[in-house]
Amino acid sequence: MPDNGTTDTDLPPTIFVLYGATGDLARRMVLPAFYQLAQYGLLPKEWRLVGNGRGDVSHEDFQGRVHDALTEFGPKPEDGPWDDFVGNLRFAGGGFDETDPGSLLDVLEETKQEMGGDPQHVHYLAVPPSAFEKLTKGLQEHGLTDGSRVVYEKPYGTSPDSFRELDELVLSVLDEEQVFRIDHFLGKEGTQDLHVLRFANGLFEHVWDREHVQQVQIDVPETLDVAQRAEFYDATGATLDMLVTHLFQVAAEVAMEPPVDLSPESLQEARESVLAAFRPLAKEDVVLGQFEGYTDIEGVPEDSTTDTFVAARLWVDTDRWHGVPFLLRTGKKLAASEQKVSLVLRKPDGPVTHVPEHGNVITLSLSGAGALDLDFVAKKPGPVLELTQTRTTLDLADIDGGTPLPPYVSLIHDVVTGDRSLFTTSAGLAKAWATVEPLLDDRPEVQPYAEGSWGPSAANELAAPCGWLLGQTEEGDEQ
Ligand SMILES: NC(=O)C1=CN([C@@H]2O[C@H](COP(=O)(O)OP(=O)(O)OC[C@H]3O[C@@H](n4cnc5c(N)ncnc54)[C@H](OP(=O)(O)O)[C@@H]3O)[C@@H](O)[C@H]2O)C=CC1
Ligand SMILES: O=C1O[C@H](COP(=O)(O)O)[C@@H](O)[C@H](O)[C@H]1O
Repeated sequence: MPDNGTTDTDLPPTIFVLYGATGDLARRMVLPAFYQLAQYGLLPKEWRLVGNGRGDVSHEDFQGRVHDALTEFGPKPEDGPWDDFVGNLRFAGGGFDETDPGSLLDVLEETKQEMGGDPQHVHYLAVPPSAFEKLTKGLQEHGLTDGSRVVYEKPYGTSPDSFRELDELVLSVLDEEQVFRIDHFLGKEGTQDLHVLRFANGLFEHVWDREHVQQVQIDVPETLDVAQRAEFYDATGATLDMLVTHLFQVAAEVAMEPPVDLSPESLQEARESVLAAFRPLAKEDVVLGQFEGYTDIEGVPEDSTTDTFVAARLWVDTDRWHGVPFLLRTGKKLAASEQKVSLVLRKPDGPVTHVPEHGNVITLSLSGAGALDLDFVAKKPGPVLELTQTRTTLDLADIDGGTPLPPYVSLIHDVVTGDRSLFTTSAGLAKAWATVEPLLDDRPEVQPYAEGSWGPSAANELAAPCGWLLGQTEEGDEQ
């Protein structure tokens, strides 16, 4: 990692255009990620960031807003190269679409003159999915597509049909190599370690199949509310916001066949191929929920049936995983915030008869810098032969010499360097949408659940006989 405040001189001069620069994602994640890239010296030597929005904001106002965003969401301006950083920030207001480019073209021309040469352009669409189409058409109409890279936030489409329409439009305007569809769960350190831990260690690789694994759990409960983004959330819901996006991608990371090597192309190909083996979700394999009080939130219609919880039993029809349930669960206002990927191992046949149900589990936690937990059964030290269930934890942040990067830092750096391994492809997303399509066509009834609970009790039946690892007492009862 270069020293604080230096720059990566090998990267080409780049203009980043951040559409939606005044929004929630930009303030909380994307702008702080740019500052961290500057801190780590991972930005090109010559770069500018042009924020775009529908309002008129001066360059100076935008610079002030970025300062505020960093103060609130860190790293703090004073902890990094703020004086150099701020000089690279511009704003182009008046919106942007095919009929009216606002002031963007003028600001881009001025910026290009300032920088000299022919900088590469990265267009980052940090806007709601409903705005993807008009911005894409705008890029084409105003001649901004040649040689540029375009980053689309998730969800890429809001239904199988709108995915197909968007995909057709995008691929009529851009080559697939220019398109970077972000799923930030793929950029988490923990997720990236899934394939390294597995393929570099016999301890894991040799048990990574149906013969040894009883079930896989990908469990992402959140205590988070949605009141701050009610309009967006009510139009999206847990199935689109989290299941067809983050949880499916993580499931594909777990389920994939060994790639030829760990090159970006091979990893992407392996992950996306296995999505084709996801069996379309059957109604009886899904539980939808809505927390009590959701429809009282301002901006949510009182008859809304949006799901704030989804649990699904997914089947992966490959030789490796045939018959092993992948249990996926996520929801808002639940009892805890966790991001766990667990492989529950089958009990070994042999002389030890009372191995507990969850005695042998490999778990990767995706939160923060990530952590690996191994649950196993050992002899309780002492004079008698007494078995005990125990856990050892490795925090990935503690690995010597490591510098864990937040997902947006890692993924924006990959866009600049052109590394596509952690981005989704058009073909892969088509398979993800095909898996969820029957559920969207014929939804199970949305069941109420209490705030601070683990969701509707019907979700427990999906995980039987073993049960969910999270939210269980020692005796195996739900808390
Ligand atoms: N917020 C989060 O935690 C996460 C969000 N995402 C994704 O990021 C994207 C943006 O989310 P978020 O920032 O929360 O959303 P916001 O609702 O905050 O929208 C972002 C900005 O987009 C602009 N915008 C809104 N509607 C339109 C429109 N119809 N046409 C053009 N511009 C518009 C607005 O800027 P202005 O008024 O200045 O034009 C707004 O500030 C979404 O696709 C979301 O799924 C992904 C991961 C996490
Ligand atoms: O994309 C999203 O992710 C967040 C959870 O991600 P994290 O990295 O912040 O833990 C989720 O809360 C949000 O609803 C969703 O849009």
